[in-house]
Amino acid sequence: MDTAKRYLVTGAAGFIASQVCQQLLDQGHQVVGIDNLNDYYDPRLKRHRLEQLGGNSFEFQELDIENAAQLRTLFDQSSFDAVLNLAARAGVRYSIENPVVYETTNSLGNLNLLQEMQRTGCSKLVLASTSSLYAGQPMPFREDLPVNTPISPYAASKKGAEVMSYSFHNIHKIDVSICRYFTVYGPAGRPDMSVFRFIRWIDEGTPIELYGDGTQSRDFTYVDDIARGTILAVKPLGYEIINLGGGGTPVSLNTMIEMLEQRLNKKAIINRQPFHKADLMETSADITKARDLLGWNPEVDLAEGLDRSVQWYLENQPWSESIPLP
Ligand SMILES: Cc1cn([C@H]2C[C@H](O)[C@@H](COP(=O)(O)OP(=O)(O)O[C@H]3O[C@H](C)C(=O)[C@H](O)[C@H]3O)O2)c(=O)[nH]c1=O
Repeated sequence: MDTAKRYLVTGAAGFIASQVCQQLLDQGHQVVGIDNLNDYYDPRLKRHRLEQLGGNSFEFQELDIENAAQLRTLFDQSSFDAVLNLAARAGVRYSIENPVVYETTNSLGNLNLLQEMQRTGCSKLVLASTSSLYAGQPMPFREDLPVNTPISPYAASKKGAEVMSYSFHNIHKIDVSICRYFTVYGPAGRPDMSVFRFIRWIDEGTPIELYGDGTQSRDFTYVDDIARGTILAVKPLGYEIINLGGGGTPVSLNTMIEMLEQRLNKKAIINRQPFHKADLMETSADITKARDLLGWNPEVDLAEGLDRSVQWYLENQPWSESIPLP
């Protein structure tokens, strides 16, 4: 084990960040986790994730990265070896209905953290970003593609956070790793995302709301792999943008639905909806840079990852079927 460090993980009750906390704790580190526990989706799911993170090395505080005064107090109380900023408004389609909270959480919240890091001399930031930025670019997506035309307020707000982080790197020498995630899924996943919802709908016999004809595809990435890559990105790198994605052949929604049907031993009913204009038709990650800089490769393929996701859903019934779908 490396020497034990003290890390700040934001959005700690979230799907990815809670797994990042778990892996840091497993490695023997101290973790301060913060989250505003907002009700975009059922806070019981957030508390369920937090309950898995016991032990003396984990401290949770209900704090909002949008609140600069709260952050100031936190940074005055503790010093951190690195900040992993995974607190986010992350729903692609909801960002059209409420773009302001995307800007205030994703861009301004990240700026608040950068300012506290600069003030207190914390020099390492890992920022969670998104493959949604690659809309319209040729596949497989490489980090050096121009991503100046984000098609959703969500993607635009993450681009804002990326470039402000660059400014702080340039002026204040903060070392920044930007991880661009590709559609992440797994146990206790986000109930606004396709995998969680499709498991639920197939199991219940409720029609799946399918945007488009299901031929759109994703480079689905399992949550444990994403968390491992995020932690590897804590190393000093200067300023680097790194894709964390499946890196294999993207899988269509139709295929993903068939795989879930097999696991649940039930047939899906499809309720077709128009393709959403903030959606990408395909995503595929070039992960050469993650391999070269981090020694990272995804380890859990979609078959195994969906097994585990379905198993979590079934093991947590009847509670898991009572979680409202936003
Ligand atoms: C929730 C839902 C989705 N879909 C379709 C829409 C997309 O074409 C596809 C995947 O949607 P999902 O929300 O699972 O994932 P992405 O749109 O790729 O976005 C996700 O991955 C990126 C990288 C992030 O950064 C976002 O935070 C994250 O939400 O399924 C449906 O057809 N029905 C549904 O109910």
